[in-house]
Amino acid sequence: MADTDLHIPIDRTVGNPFVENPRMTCRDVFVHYGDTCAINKVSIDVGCNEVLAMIGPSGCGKSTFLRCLNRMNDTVSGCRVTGDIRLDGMDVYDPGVDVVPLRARVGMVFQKPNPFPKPIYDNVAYGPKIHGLARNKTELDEIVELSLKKAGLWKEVKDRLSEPGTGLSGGQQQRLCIARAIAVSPEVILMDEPCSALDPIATAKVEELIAELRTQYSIVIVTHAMQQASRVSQRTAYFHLGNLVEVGPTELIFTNPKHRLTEDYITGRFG
Ligand SMILES: Nc1ncnc2c1ncn2[C@@H]1O[C@H](COP(=O)(O)OP(=O)(O)OP(=O)(O)O)[C@@H](O)[C@H]1O
Repeated sequence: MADTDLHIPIDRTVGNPFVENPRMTCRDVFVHYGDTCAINKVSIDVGCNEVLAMIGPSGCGKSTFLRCLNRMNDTVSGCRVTGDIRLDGMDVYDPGVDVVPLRARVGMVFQKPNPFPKPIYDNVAYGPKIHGLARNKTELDEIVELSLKKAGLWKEVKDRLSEPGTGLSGGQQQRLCIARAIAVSPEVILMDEPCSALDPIATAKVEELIAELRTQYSIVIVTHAMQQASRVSQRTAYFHLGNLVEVGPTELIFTNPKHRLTEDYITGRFG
């Protein structure tokens, strides 16, 4: 870490935050809660078929930034987002954009598994139904089966599809939530600490799943577990006090960070 620079300002991103052929582009994004600035002029791309990990100390703005990507912050009172965020070139914040299909294209998996208190089948079928993705019951059945297969859950639940999703184990519930996100054919899946409520075995399964899902989707994952970031992601972005301090290939961020703040965080000096 000899070339770590102590003098780089915190609000200038170290590393190249942009990629060729991005799925999403974010430019000069600010987020305020009332008068408080939670995200300070962040620019970054989300590539196709990549897992982008967002790390940083508690309160640095990771979740806030993640929620900008599918306008989940719209529902937070006092939250104001400015800047330019695009999905395949479409301005996500254009007043003409309907957030319901947007949130299907940019799906979200939360920290705590949150299946609907309904049968496993209905949990997965609900989205395709409301988005009109199946013309009949056979097509709906196919989507449900395929989504559960992609989420690595089919074998465990195929004989109990009519049982409540809430009756599954925590890890199974999280994979059910991933199946629910997949069922509406997303392009991007946002994951906000998806394993923090899971035991190590369930965590390993979800991490394996993330690696498989990358072949078809772009994934942005917020995690406090740095080993998880290094296991699952190709690029890592380090946030500090609302600033995107450093971004780069995951291996480099963890072995040769350029910014002192990144180095302090990954070596456990704070955070
Ligand atoms: N609904 C809200 N109203 C006001 N301030 C908020 C709200 N949500 C977040 N904040 C503030 O915005 C800043 C960023 O919070 P955020 O939850 O995005 O950080 P984080 O990096 O995801 O934290 P953690 O790792 O603890 O989840 C913090 O100062 C937080 O207090």
